[in-house]
Amino acid sequence: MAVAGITFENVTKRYGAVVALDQFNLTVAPGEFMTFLGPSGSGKTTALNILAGFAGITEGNVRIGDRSVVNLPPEKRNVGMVFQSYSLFPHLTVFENVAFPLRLRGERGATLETKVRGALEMVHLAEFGKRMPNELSGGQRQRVAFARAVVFEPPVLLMDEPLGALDLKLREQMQLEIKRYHQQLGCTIIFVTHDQGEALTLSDRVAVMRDGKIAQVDTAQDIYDRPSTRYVAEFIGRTNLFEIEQGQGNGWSIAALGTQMAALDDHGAAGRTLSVRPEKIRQIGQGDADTTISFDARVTDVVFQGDHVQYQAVTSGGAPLTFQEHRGHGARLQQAGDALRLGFDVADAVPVQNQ
Ligand SMILES: Nc1ncnc2c1ncn2[C@@H]1O[C@H](COP(=O)(O)OP(=O)(O)OP(=O)(O)O)[C@@H](O)[C@H]1O
Repeated sequence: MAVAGITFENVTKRYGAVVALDQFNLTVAPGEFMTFLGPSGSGKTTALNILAGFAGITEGNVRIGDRSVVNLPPEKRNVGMVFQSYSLFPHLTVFENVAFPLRLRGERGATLETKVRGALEMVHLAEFGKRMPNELSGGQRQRVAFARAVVFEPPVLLMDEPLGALDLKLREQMQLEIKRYHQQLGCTIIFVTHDQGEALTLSDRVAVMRDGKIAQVDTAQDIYDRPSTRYVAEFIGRTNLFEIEQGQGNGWSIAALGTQMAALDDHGAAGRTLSVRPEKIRQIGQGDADTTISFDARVTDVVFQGDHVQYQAVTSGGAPLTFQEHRGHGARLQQAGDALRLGFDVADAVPVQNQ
């Protein structure tokens, strides 16, 4: 199998007056696991449909490998697909469903049988070959769909919310299967999900989408730790956003915290906001000198979440904020009404553009 990369070049897709993709640009490296994450209507499915050949484009170009695919019918693109809407053939057995793409490609006999069995074993359905789709649970059907998508070892695999209908345990199991499959075969995967945890777990890179464009594309860790805009910071995980203003000299002030901070080393243009993740805010004790920014706050709500506790608080400047504490041995929970001195390291405050 020749692994192929994918390129979207200035792709615009209009449905009448609706612009589903707007000058969309993205390069996915051969063998990369790329996830599209974004709110409903941001264009994720449209981008996948265009790659699969189910939707045409209005402008631009799309390549798989070095070949433009804009005029290529779906069956000639050699991509595997697991779409929520792309269901099993109800009149074919599980075995024949999985065999289908191989038969299309002219395979038969012992080779076909071995490949189908291998794919069914991978999804733990080796014993289910003779069943009909309506004799399977939703999760089992989804696993058959996955086996069918990968049985011909496509160089590109497209998955649109493939695990959306599964319960948590099965979902996690399938995530591991998909990851293992990707490591074994090294195909290029584009994966669409609404589940941030899933995106951060599976992907090499995540493309955060907004209104038919990419707001940021980066490794999962950079998307979380270094969001470039307010939008991305708020979309991925929880965060606290503080407006910053140029203070006296080189300093900056954060009105919400009633505090000044020294120069923001590499960043710091006016009109920016700071993003501070809840787990980066902690209680400050006497002589906790390494923390540059500290402020007074009062706890308003306590949300117990097992291994950690999430607190809502309000600063003396009146700004709401969220912080999180891991529960150490015997650590006492804060109570609503407690007055605390909180703070964070400047290095954990990420300047984001105000958009
Ligand atoms: N066949 C169509 N005809 C008209 N408009 C469409 C069509 N398909 C998608 N759209 C519109 O294009 C935009 C992008 O839709 P798309 O399905 O790509 O979003 P999405 O990010 O996949 O959303 P979701 O997370 O809800 O699946 C939306 O405004 C949608 O209403």
